[in-house]
Amino acid sequence: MDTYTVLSVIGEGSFGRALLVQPKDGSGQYVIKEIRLPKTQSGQASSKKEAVLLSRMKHTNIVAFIESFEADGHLYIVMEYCTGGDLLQKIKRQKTALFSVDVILRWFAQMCLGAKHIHDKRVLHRDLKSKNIFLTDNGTIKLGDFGSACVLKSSKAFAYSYVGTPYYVSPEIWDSQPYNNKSDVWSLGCVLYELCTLRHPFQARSWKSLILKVCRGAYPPLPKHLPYELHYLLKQMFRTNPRDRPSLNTILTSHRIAKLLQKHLPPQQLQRETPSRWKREEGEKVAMFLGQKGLIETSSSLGGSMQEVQSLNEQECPRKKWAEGPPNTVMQVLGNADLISSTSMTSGNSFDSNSGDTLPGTQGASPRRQWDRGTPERLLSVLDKAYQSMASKTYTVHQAAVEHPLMGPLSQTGADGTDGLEEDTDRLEEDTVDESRLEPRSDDEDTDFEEECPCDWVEELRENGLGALIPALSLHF
Ligand SMILES: Nc1ncnc2c1ncn2[C@@H]1O[C@H](COP(=O)(O)OP(=O)(O)OP(=O)(O)O)[C@@H](O)[C@H]1O
Repeated sequence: MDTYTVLSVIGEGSFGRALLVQPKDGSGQYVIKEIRLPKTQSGQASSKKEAVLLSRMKHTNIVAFIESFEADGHLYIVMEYCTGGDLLQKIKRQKTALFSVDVILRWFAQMCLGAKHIHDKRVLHRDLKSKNIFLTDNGTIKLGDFGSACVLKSSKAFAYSYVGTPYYVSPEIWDSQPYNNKSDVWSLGCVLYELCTLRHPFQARSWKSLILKVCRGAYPPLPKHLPYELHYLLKQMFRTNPRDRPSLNTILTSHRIAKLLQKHLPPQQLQRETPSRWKREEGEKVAMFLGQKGLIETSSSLGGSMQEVQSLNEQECPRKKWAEGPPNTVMQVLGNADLISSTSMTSGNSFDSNSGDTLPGTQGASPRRQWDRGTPERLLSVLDKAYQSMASKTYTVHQAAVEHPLMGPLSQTGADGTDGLEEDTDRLEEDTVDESRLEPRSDDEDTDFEEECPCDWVEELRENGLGALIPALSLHF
């Protein structure tokens, strides 16, 4: 830190602080993320992951990594300073004045390029949201905050251990299905919707209602003046089955929106990028930092083709198949509104998932029911406990949490009917532009990838207790 002068503290996250700095021997300004290093080795590796992954990303639309170092029990990540601030600030500053179509397309095209670069590197960002997308002075979009990102062993790996920002979390995550590249696509869809409407696509006053809306993919329609291609794209990005969502590559190259997006890209960014693969040195570097030798064994040291790697992984861990239609677990379980409202959500009483009993204090509890599968009930129970913690800590949820735990920075105020799924779907029906034209087409050439590592993140949160849950949630809100 001796080589930098701290100019100001620009923000504080759950990890530590973000500082605006200037090198003592030079000019320019940078942001330093100061992260308290946990005591355990695994905790340290996990903190360092952000620096390692950011350092691997070299793209115009990703915040540039400068260097990282450790001092006094902290990890310091020095990165490019995005003078234009984040997109959430921009959106909020608009108040009610919508962005022009040109601006929306220009920013969104760059987001897709940045995110595609991440996916090409076999990395999932896992926390794409307007607060983590920055702008430079000259209007260039930069994706940042790799604190939740994860690196994949192969193109067919699964990611289970994810807790994202509720507004941006895809149906499969609520359904405890693996995180995959299409989950990032969903989150980018949420950002695109925010650019188009200055609102979150899915907002609600209760977890139950939010999750239901997400799992049904039910969002209020876009303003009619927006081009048909944007309506169509969003509809596809919000397909509840991730396989039906287009990949970023498809969006940029062969989707109906592709031409419009390309028109809005700077000429030098129009060149088609060749997908990058793991290089052995890169794999070794990441593995060294993370202490995970296996990472390079399946990725580069085999020296085999991607097909070989894939088939290897399929033998070790058969690839999960998505069911047709919307995520069934959450739909089944949340369909039972009484149970949820009388246990975890509305009454403030909690439900003991081990015994299946409603805990003392329950008023007018409905008869005990069995869950088909445990996870959503456990999730709701965990989230229920998280309410109070969020009220004092979490950025988006916190401030309004006392009255409306799920009011975010872009939530409408007053009686907005955010809890009424029916209202939204009605609006959707009456207002949507030519529904039949928005039906998905087949994207045979499209790609999916997920991460293996079958750990149960709800269980992880539960086992770690509320102490671990609070930072985990705070980190991402
Ligand atoms: N490279 C950057 N350029 C400009 N501003 C940045 C940059 N990185 C972060 N910021 C700003 O610094 C503040 C802290 O950001 P950071 O992502 O580190 O934490 P956070 O998102 O607020 O918290 P958390 O990571 O816990 O969700 C935010 O206001 C963010 O907009």
